[in-house]
Amino acid sequence: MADNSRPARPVLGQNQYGKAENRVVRITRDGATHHIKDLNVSVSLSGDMDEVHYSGSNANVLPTDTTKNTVYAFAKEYGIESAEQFGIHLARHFVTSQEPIHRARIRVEEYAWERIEHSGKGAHSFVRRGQETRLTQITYDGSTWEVVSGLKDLTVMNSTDSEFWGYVKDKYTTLPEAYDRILATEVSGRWRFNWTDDEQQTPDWDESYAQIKAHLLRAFAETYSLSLQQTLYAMATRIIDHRDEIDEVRFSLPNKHHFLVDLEPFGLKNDTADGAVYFAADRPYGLIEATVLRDGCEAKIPADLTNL
Ligand SMILES: O=c1[nH]c(=O)c2[nH]c(=O)[nH]c2[nH]1
Repeated sequence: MADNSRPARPVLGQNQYGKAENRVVRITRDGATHHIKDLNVSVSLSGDMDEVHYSGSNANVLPTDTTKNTVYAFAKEYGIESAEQFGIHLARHFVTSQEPIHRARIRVEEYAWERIEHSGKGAHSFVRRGQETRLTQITYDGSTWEVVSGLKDLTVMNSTDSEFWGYVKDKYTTLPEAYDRILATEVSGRWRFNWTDDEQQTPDWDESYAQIKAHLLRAFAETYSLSLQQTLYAMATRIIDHRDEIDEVRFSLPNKHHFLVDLEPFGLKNDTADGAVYFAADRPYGLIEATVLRDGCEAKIPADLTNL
């Protein structure tokens, strides 16, 4: 007869551990000309980690402190060629050097710096670029790689060539149809590479990033927009059409609403055609999100980009 006097031990589910947000700045000197790489690297490992949870045995646990040290040591020993290359190197190291570790996920944020032009000696002065943050996430389980890169906080605006009309109207609808409006958003995007650890086929990660950013910006600027949804699809499609290394793109686009201010009380006509004054609302905002896939490919980027 089963002994029901004590409940069965709860079972450990998905678990991972590592050191999050290792801020690493690597300077490379080329004579008086210095180069800078500024990253925020998060390491997350999983594998045979039941015992540390069940009994507290640390026999399989590579300390998170060691993972932090590895990030800094690799930055010095091997340098940082690109966020992706650095993440791949770290992921491979953790999975291949530690038997109990079966999977590594490395997330990298990269902050861009540009040179301060000046007439003095040396090239070692930088100003942080205020635009977007570059992102990558590398996952490796000993056989399969997944590289998803992207960006966040890239704010863009079209001051015309945007309309929104013909939508569903019910008793709660008050939005006036717009035939000439501002379209502004803060782009958060991710793109998944079809790279499979083939040395011959390894993309130039920095060039790929620069090209993808240029394509999405151009598509934003060149699309005459009837909705932010249509613009999103155009941006993602342009990446897939031009970049063979990408199979999947996901965007999360807040619609940064700009409302015409009512200036009638002051006897002023506030008309778009004439150059208008807007109230830039910060919230609430429409949130338009979608994945676009190369034909025949599977969606793997999570729906909620904050989970990536
Ligand atoms: O581009 C837009 N898409 C919408 O779905 C929407 N809804 C809304 O109120 N304004 C807009 N704009």
